[in-house]
Amino acid sequence: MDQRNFTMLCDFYELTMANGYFKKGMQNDIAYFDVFFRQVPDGGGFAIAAGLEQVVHYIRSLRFTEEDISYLKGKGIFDEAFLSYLRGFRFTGDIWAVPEGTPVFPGEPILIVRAPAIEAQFIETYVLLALNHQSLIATKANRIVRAAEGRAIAEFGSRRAQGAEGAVLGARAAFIGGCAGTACTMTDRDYGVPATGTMAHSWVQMFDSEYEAFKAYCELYPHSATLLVDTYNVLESGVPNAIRAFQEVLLPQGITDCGIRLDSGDITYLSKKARKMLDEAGLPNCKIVASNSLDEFIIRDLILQGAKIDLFGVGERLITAKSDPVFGGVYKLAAKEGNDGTILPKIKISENAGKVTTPHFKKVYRLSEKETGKAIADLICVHDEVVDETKPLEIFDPNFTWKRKTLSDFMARELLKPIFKGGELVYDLPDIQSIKDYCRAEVDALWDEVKRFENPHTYYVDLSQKLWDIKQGLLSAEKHKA
Ligand SMILES: Nc1ncnc2c1ncn2[C@@H]1O[C@H](COP(=O)(O)OP(=O)(O)OP(=O)(O)O)[C@@H](O)[C@H]1O
Ligand SMILES: O=P(O)(O)OC[C@H]1O[C@H](OP(=O)(O)OP(=O)(O)O)[C@H](O)[C@@H]1O
Ligand SMILES: O=C(O)c1cccnc1
Repeated sequence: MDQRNFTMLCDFYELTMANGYFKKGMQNDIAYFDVFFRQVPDGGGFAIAAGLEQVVHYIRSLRFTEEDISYLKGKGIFDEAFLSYLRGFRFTGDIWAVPEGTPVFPGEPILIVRAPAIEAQFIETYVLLALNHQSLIATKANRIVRAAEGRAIAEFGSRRAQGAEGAVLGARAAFIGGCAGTACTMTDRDYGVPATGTMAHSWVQMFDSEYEAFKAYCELYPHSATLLVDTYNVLESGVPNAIRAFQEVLLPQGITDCGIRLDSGDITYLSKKARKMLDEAGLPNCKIVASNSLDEFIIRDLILQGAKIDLFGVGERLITAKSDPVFGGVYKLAAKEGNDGTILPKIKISENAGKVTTPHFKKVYRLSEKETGKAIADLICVHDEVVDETKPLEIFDPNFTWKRKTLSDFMARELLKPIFKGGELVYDLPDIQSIKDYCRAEVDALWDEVKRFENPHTYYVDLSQKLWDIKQGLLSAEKHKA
């Protein structure tokens, strides 16, 4: 388990507010915060939630060291009693979250915190950064994987990632989103994502000839030799030398599984020619790998062109989510508890209708068709509401309330799982392969219309009547106050 302490990775305002709540005697007031996002990157129809495991590690290792406290003291603005309080600071609250790998939609809570005000507010930055980063990469990876229509994607991006965490955890997220493996060795060692790879041009250049480089590699790694064939000339020398090395070293040992990698030029043209040469040389099992600034659009295009590629290596555009590199998850107060324990819903009004929050302590149901298992809509309810699958359920569009639909023969599943209860971890973190398998099954349960890249169908995220009424009530109360 990752034991690193990221307590000081907070925004300074979390400390000034904490000090303020402490001085005002509000530190034990119970607050509810929601994490949700407003837009799917790349105009996609859904996102993939990831990063919860890192949130769990963060929460469990939250503590201020003496060095942290003397640093804060040096700022000259924090109360002595507050600094002493920080010495014993731990997370004592509750957290619910959607499991990693869940397809999620704008506007719905993907993580909920209920905790004393200082604790609940303090964790904002790290919780958001962990979920935003990995959800961004898992979502991008899932697009690339879907574009490849069953062909494997290897994540190759560490060298162009934004920092070490960007590389290591980005590769973890890419696996959740559907990549088959990663070039990042640390992600294999620490998170169990299988490390895989081919070779660099420098290996070929280090030998007196391309053939010698290939032969040496086949001798060293007869069961996993993928030779990079574009250092000099793909069709004139790279592929012929690879064929010779395979025939001389591998075939006599009865090994037919091998590969070549194309890393430049017209991938369609070169892969078709190379495929023909390999087949004619008795190497039908030789896989062709392609790399070079690939993304979901180029991969889709290559497949449409009939490129003969078995596996794509994808680096910079995946690990940086280059086409739309922000996952805008936010952390908003949704309620607080009165002294008698009653939950007081809170709303944030904005000129921008999209920025008005949905108040209260909530739960989210995913509603699916009984017959097909396909997801129909998500329903956000007040925490004490229970959806009864045995009775017809009317759902409606929260913006255009006359658009209504009655569901029968549906299944309702709660998306948010308890993660922490009274500061204790109550969730068994799944292994990475289970998360990936779950993600795949959940994406399969979405209609193709939601999954297309261009103008995807907007999946319904509805409010229960009770929650809608509470939201409208608060909206009009705020209007009257103003
Ligand atoms: N048939 C194809 N259809 C669409 N895009 C392709 C095709 N073949 C290659 N590409 C993409 O075109 C882009 C440019 O590739 P190309 O190898 O011509 O240039 P390059 O990246 O400058 O080459 P090098 O890596 O040798 O410097 C890459 O993103 C590559 O993946
Ligand atoms: O293009 P990406 O999707 O990031 O895939 C990874 C790239 O990393 C390597 O390139 P290298 O660092 O050797 O530089 P190169 O671009 O000159 O090949 C590899 O040969 C790929 O081209
Ligand atoms: O293994 C490879 O082929 C590889 C790894 C990282 C980046 N580019 C290629």
